[in-house]
Amino acid sequence: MQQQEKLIFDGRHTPQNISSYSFSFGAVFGVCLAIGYYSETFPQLGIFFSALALFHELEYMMTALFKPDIVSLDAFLLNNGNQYNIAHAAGITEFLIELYCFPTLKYIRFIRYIGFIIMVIGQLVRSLAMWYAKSNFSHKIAYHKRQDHVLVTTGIYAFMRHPSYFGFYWWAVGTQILLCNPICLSGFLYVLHRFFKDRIEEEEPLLIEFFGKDYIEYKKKTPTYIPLID
Ligand SMILES: C[S@@+](CC[C@H](N)C(=O)[O-])C[C@H]1O[C@@H](n2cnc3c(N)ncnc32)[C@H](O)[C@@H]1O
Repeated sequence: MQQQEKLIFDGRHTPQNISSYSFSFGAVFGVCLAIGYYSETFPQLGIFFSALALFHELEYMMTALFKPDIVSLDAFLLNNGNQYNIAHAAGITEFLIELYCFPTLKYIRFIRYIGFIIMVIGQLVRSLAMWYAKSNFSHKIAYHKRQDHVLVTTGIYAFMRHPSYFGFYWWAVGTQILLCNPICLSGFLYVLHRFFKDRIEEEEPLLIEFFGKDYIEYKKKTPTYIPLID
């Protein structure tokens, strides 16, 4: 009985649960996309919400695919902390205020397209990273080497270090360009840079501890392509 309760509270997921959670997120994605498609004047908000739903959906799906034994609701990455929620709330607020005060700012088609393309590239790279890293990927930094943890240097990891951070960074920057939000774009650039710089500085010494010379050699050959992080 205790064991069963533990499993429930751990949030371990059955295939049925996985498909129903994914279906619900898929439905949110579809509805947002439809709103974006049919709202001719300002489709950005619909596209933004579908991108948000798709992003979190894929985080969960990839974890369910490669780590079915530990997948839980946390894998949706919805519990990213206050900074993340405040950042997106600020983005939506800025969009709505400027839509009311300076609607022409939101009409700049060229900027919207650039934002959309950056966002799609970010999402693609993030998902490719999770795909190639498979069970070596974890949402939280690993402080101890698991026996089955191997250094991934193939696929998207052959071209860049930390592709999942690259993807997250550019996806988030892309959302603010898509929404034509100059204030939040500056804020996102600053906060994302600090966040990923600190994260990489914490992660890399551990990777050197786990994989020694192999990681040092790998690091020499692969840039991050995140601005101001070599
Ligand atoms: C959130 S994942 C991020 C992975 C990587 N930093 C990226 O952006 O694609 C964090 C975990 O991935 C592991 N990791 C990072 N790079 C790795 C690599 N090239 N091969 C294997 N594991 C890696 C770290 O040990 C850490 O626990």
